Amino acid sequence: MLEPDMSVWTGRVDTADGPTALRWHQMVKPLAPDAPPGVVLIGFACDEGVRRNGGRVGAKDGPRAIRKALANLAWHRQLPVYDAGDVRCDDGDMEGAQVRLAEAVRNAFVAGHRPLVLGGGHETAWGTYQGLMSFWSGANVGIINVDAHFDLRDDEPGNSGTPFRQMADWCQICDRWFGYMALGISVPSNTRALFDRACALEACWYLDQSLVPWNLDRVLADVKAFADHVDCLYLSIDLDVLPGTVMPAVSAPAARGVAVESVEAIIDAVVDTGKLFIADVVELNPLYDINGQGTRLAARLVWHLLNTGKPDRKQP
Ligand SMILES: N=CN[C@@H](CCC(=O)O)C(=O)O
Ligand SMILES: [Mn+2]
Ligand SMILES: [Mn+2]
Repeated sequence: MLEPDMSVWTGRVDTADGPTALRWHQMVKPLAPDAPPGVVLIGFACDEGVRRNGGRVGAKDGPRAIRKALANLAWHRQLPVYDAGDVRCDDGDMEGAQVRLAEAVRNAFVAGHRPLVLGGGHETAWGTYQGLMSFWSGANVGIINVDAHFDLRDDEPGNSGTPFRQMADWCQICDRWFGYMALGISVPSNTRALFDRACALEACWYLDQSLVPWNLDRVLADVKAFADHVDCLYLSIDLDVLPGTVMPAVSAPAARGVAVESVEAIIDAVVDTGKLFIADVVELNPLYDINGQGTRLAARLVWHLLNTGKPDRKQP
């Protein structure tokens, strides 16, 4: 079992406001055997995928930075959140680290929890997926990748640009359906070869420029239709889908990107299906952050993922 470093979970204590004035650092517990069902945070502290992909390294510090930014956020959940600690990749053995991540994911499922993985570069996803498929082996899985990039590269060995091609290869070997929807694709950031591969794999996708608020209804209807065909959804959020102005803390910041409100609406639609079994949030690189804003936004999206459905209150 991994060992969480609970010293990151610190923050403000609002004693005067009573027992409901809680923040995450007061509620997140280390994962323990026999803990009641909840969400398990698993970090993947790995730079190797981005390094192999020729990107800007630093994503190994993403999991800790996201936890620190989550720590002071207000707690509004009913069900628990646990910290399982980080899978580390300090020796360049990325494939070994991905197997260890898969084991941590599987263990979380076996114990009755829902894993939420914090990357790491997008090579995180290949570990997440192996863990998911080792537990839900009979399930028809739909993959929704919110990303500026297809990450269907053919490179060997794998890197942060190959995880969904690795999943597609695995599905082909196992004679399984590869259900892949990519949301936020930037045409200038993906070569014709990648579009052709996505076509050949019968993937569906929406471009960054299509994910504008006034066009979202038809996109979200398509997300729902995709979900109708599957038993279980895996949501992978690559933070470089956001505009680089609000998310500079990634290896490849987006010149255009998809607005935060559209990403939140996608998250809401995915959660609403009731079929979301696992998610990962990847590519945060605190080295390139500006005033901590990208890290705060990453934490806010994680928070949103675990706090959907909070209504407004109209005046009476
Ligand atoms: N995680 C994936 N990253 C992109 C990187 C693109 C870039 O560095 O410009 C990819 O491989 O396509
Ligand atoms: Mn990606
Ligand atoms: Mn990307």
